[in-house]
Amino acid sequence: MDLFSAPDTLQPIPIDDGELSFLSQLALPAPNDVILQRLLEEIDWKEETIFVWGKEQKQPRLSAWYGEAAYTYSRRLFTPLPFTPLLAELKTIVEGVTGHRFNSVLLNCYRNERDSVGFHSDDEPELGPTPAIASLTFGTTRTFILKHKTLPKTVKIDLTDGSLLLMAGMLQRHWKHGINKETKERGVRVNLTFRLIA
Ligand SMILES: O=C(O)CCC(=O)C(=O)O
Ligand SMILES: [Fe+2]
Repeated sequence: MDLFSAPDTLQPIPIDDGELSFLSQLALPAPNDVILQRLLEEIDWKEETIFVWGKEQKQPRLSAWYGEAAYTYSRRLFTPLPFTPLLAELKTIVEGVTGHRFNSVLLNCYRNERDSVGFHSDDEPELGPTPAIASLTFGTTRTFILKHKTLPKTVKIDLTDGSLLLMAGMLQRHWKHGINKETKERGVRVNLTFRLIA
């Protein structure tokens, strides 16, 4: 893609019952691979456990929370770490491009093809009824799958290195999203979802 055809603003992705927009390469202060390495080294990655049907299980990925407000997830209260300079810089850039304000970020690290995130909606009450969630990806491309909750509709988006996806409006109310495990060998991927928690 040449410099003059690559858009530098989010482009809408047509979808029913919600708002979705995508930018294939966010303008960043350093190359994607440099930011990826810094995130892998600087972030306090944890292999969290969650309760599934009353049984404790390891999440199939590493994760970390940074931000200003505590957050509940899978019925557990998480106290975030304060933003690092890099995360604060990325937040400011993402706020500028999306026009939304954020005060927390959930980071997920998919170590290889066996890591995944189950289908869910980011619909916790503290996010409000129509949350804007900005998803920034570094590293290996994985396919982000959206499934409508009541209609037989599926949307698949390849989240490529340096891309930004904005979910907004009624999307979390009407759709679930997730990332499946794959069989083909995959390298590491880091995803940051910026959120505004009340
Ligand atoms: O890794 C992704 O692209 C999605 C992560 C996600 O859905 C979440 O953190 O809520
Ligand atoms: Fe999510």
